[in-house]
Amino acid sequence: MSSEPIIEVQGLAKAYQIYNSPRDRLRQLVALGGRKHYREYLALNGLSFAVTRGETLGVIGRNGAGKSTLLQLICGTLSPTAGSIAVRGRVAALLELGAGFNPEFTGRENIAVAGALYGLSRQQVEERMERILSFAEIGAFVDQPVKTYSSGMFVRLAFALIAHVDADVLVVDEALAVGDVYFQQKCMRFLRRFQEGGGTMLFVSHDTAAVMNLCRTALWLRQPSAGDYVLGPAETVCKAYLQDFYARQEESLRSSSPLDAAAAPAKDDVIEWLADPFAENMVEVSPYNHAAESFGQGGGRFVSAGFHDPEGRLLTTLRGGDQVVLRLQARMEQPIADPAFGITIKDRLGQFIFSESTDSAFRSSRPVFAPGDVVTVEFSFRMPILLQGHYTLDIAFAEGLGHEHTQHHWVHDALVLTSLRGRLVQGICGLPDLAVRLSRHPAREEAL
Ligand SMILES: Nc1ncnc2c1ncn2[C@@H]1O[C@H](COP(=O)(O)OP(=O)(O)OP(=O)(O)O)[C@@H](O)[C@H]1O
Repeated sequence: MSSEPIIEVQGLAKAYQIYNSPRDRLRQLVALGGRKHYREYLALNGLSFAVTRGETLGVIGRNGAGKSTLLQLICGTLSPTAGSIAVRGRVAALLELGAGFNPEFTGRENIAVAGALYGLSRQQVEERMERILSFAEIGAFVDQPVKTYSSGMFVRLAFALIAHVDADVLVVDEALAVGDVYFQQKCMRFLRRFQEGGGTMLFVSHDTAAVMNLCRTALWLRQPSAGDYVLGPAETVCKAYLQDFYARQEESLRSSSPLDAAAAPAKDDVIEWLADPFAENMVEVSPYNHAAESFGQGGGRFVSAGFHDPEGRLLTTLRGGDQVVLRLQARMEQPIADPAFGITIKDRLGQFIFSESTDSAFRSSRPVFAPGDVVTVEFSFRMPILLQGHYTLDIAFAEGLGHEHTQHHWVHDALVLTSLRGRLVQGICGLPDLAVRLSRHPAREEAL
C-alpha cells in the first residue's frame, strides 16, 4: 500500500438554494439585478481530507448530514460551490445502480455503452462481456431491452459492470441493501476482494458496526454546515458518534418524560428473569440452494444441506438457543483421503459469525472415501442468538490436513437464515440460556 493520496479534498463547500415556494423559483429564473429569491443552505462547509491508495474511509453522520452530497461531489455528479476535489484514478459508484442505463437498449448494449463511459476500450468491453453477463446471472434476458427486467436483474447487471471496470476508487452507499440476500453476499465478496487487491473505497453507512468492520479510518460529518468534522481511526470516530447519538437520545427522553428516580418503588429484593417466550429468537431456514455459487476441484460435491432437530426432523424454522443438527451430504467423484468438511455462518456484511470444521475430529480416525460414496456429516450444536436480519451458511468440502488442503466444493450461501425477531439489539450474536438475577440489600431501617 502506498501513501500517495488518491482522493484529496480541500476546503470543500456545497450550498443548496432553498426556495420558500415554487413561485420564488420562477421569480429567480427571471430575476434581474442579482436579486435573490432563495436562501442558501450550506450542506458542507470547509471540508478537507485525503484518502491514500488502498485505504477504505467510512463516512458517517445523521440523516441529512451531507453524506450523499459528499459522494456525489466525489463522483462528479454534483459540482462544489467552493474548494477542490482531486481523484487520481477511475471512480465507480455503487450508488444508484443502473441509473445511466437506457431502458430501450438490451443488457448487452447497455454494458457496451456504459463500459465505454467507464473508460474501457471496445476490445476490453468485448473481452469482458461474457464474464459480465454471467456474473449478472440474467440468462437469456441479456438480449432483451432492460425495461423488461425485474428490479433484481437490473441491479445485478449494473453491479456486474461495476465489478469489471477496474475501478481505482469505489464509492459505496447503503445501496448494498438492494437485491436479494444472495446478491448482497456477492456484493460483499466483491468489496472484500477489491480491498484485498489494494482498491480504495469510500463507504457510507448509518451502521457503525459495518464501518468498524470494513474501514480503518472514518470521517464523521458532525455539523458540516459549521465546518465541524471528526476524522480518525474508525473505532475512535464510531465510538464518539455513538456517544453523541445516545447523549441526544437521552436529552430528548428527559425533555419528553421526566422520571422521578427517587419515587420509583423497589418492590422485590430479588428479581429473577429467564429469557421469556416473547423474547425468543425465531429464525427461518431456506431450503438448500442447489444453484448457489460455488467453486472447487469437484472431487466430491454437496447434494444437500439442512438443519434438523435432535430427532432428525428437517427444520424450516428454529429458535436461537435450540439444540440443532446441521446435516451435510456429499457424493464422492474420486478417491478422497483426509476429507474435511467446514461450515461458516456469515452476517449481511459477509462477516464470519462462526466457523467450524471436522479437521480436529477426523485427525485421528483419518477416513477414506471411494468414488460413488454418499457421505453424511452432522454438526450438532446449540444455535446462537442472532440479531434480526439475513444470515447465510457457506459449506465446504476439502481434502488434506490443516492449511495443506485442496478445496473440492465450497458453496457460498447454501442456506439462508432469516432471523425474524429476538431480544438482541446489538453485538454479533447473543448468549443462549441467558438468565439474569438481581439482589437488593435494603438499607437498615432507623430505630423508631
Ligand atoms: N437538491 C437539494 N436542494 C436543497 N437542499 C438539499 C438538496 N439535496 C440535499 N439537500 C439538503 O442538504 C443536506 C444534506 O443532504 P444529504 O442528502 O447529502 O444528506 P445525507 O447525510 O446523505 O442524508 P441521509 O442520511 O438522510 O441520506 C440536507 O439537509 C438536505 O435536505
